Amino acid sequence: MTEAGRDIPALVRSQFRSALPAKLGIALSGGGDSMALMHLLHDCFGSGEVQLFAATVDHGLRPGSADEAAAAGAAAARLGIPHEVLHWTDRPQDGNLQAQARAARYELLCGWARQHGIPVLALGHTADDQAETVLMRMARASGVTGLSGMAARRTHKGVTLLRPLLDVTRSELRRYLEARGVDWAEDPSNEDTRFERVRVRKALEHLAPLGVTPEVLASIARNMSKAREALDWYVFLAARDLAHVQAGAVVLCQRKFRTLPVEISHRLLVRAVQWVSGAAYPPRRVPMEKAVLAARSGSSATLAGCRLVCTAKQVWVCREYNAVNGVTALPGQLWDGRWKIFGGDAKGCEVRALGRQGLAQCPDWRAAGVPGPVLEATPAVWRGARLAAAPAAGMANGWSAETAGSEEEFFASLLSH
Ligand SMILES: Nc1ncnc2c1ncn2[C@@H]1O[C@H](COP(=O)(O)OP(=O)(O)OP(=O)(O)O)[C@@H](O)[C@H]1O
Repeated sequence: MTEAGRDIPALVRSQFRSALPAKLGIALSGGGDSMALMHLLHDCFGSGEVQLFAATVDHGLRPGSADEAAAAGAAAARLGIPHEVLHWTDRPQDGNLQAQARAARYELLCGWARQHGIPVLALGHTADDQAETVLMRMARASGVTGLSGMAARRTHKGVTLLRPLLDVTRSELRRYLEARGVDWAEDPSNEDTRFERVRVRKALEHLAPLGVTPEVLASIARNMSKAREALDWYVFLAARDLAHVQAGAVVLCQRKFRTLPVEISHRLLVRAVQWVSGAAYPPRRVPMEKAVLAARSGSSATLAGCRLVCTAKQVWVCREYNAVNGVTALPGQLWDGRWKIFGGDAKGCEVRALGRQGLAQCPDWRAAGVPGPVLEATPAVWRGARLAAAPAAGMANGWSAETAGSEEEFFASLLSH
């Protein structure tokens, strides 16, 4: 990229909306990007307008990682920024270590931010990272959402993750650090071609002469991000028109659903499935496409821990009984991550899915107007093997069942991804 001489601190400052957070966290790996991020934020807010805090995750995967984390801490101390090292202690024995380390890093950093009342956490992803992400997603034939790259701002478990450097290139940041005489550590894995991202970075050098530059790829991400915002808006309008939430399920009017543009119906169904299952990531594209076809044609399907139950006029997106069979909680606790069942005599009781056998013991279940398979995956109160209550299926016996998220929250979630 060629934006030599830009005022980088001003560019970073412009990423913050007028309401500045009182406290701002910095995810400081010790590498050049996040080191530059820390200095830039110090330039912008060091006068005390915003209190800065930094944290480094020591994954303990490399000899010397503790020293690197300590060096990052020393760099923060030189700017007067409080710093903490977070340790990854529950390392698994197998699986994709990189992916697990990444997930653990976000958990640790967000946990640290919440613990210190820090609402916003800044990450050092650059325009080059964005370009690499777009290229990797092109290789996976991603749609509009994937090609819109990393979001400049998103919420993760109550913390806003902010990427103020997404429009700034790595070389601009290196120049900025060099001009200030600041040192940084090079991560040796940046040269390790076993990693897809490193191979993509090298491939980009060959694509640049063809005009497929990081700048172009980052601008594709920006364009796609606008398209995605527009699509989300129409999904929201469609949902308002044809969906409601009942018995913990998202209920769609089948006649209206099948006349939606395929992309809108696809997106709406993805969000409904995520809402019902609580999954952080959307289901895979191919099973999802099959499910959309099923819902549009009025046939039933299962996917990603959910079931699509089609009635004469509606498509119910509900939990799949097999996904919650075996999930238990005490009354008053969260069941399946979203249901709360309370109100009755809790002594000796346990919350489990109603199931087919439980449903057979609820004489009035049809009065609720909810299909049987939907009710089977709702919570019920059991005293041993005996059914004590099934509020969603018309057998309340003094108990109530509520989902943590309301219908309004479902609609709001359609705009907040
Ligand atoms: N060990 C760490 N401790 C604290 N922050 C880190 C650490 N590693 C990475 N980060 C933060 O994440 C940013 C991006 O780094 P990197 O690309 O290595 O992480 P990533 O999370 O794997 O990225 P992606 O989200 O693209 O997979 C860094 O600039 C830094 O802000």
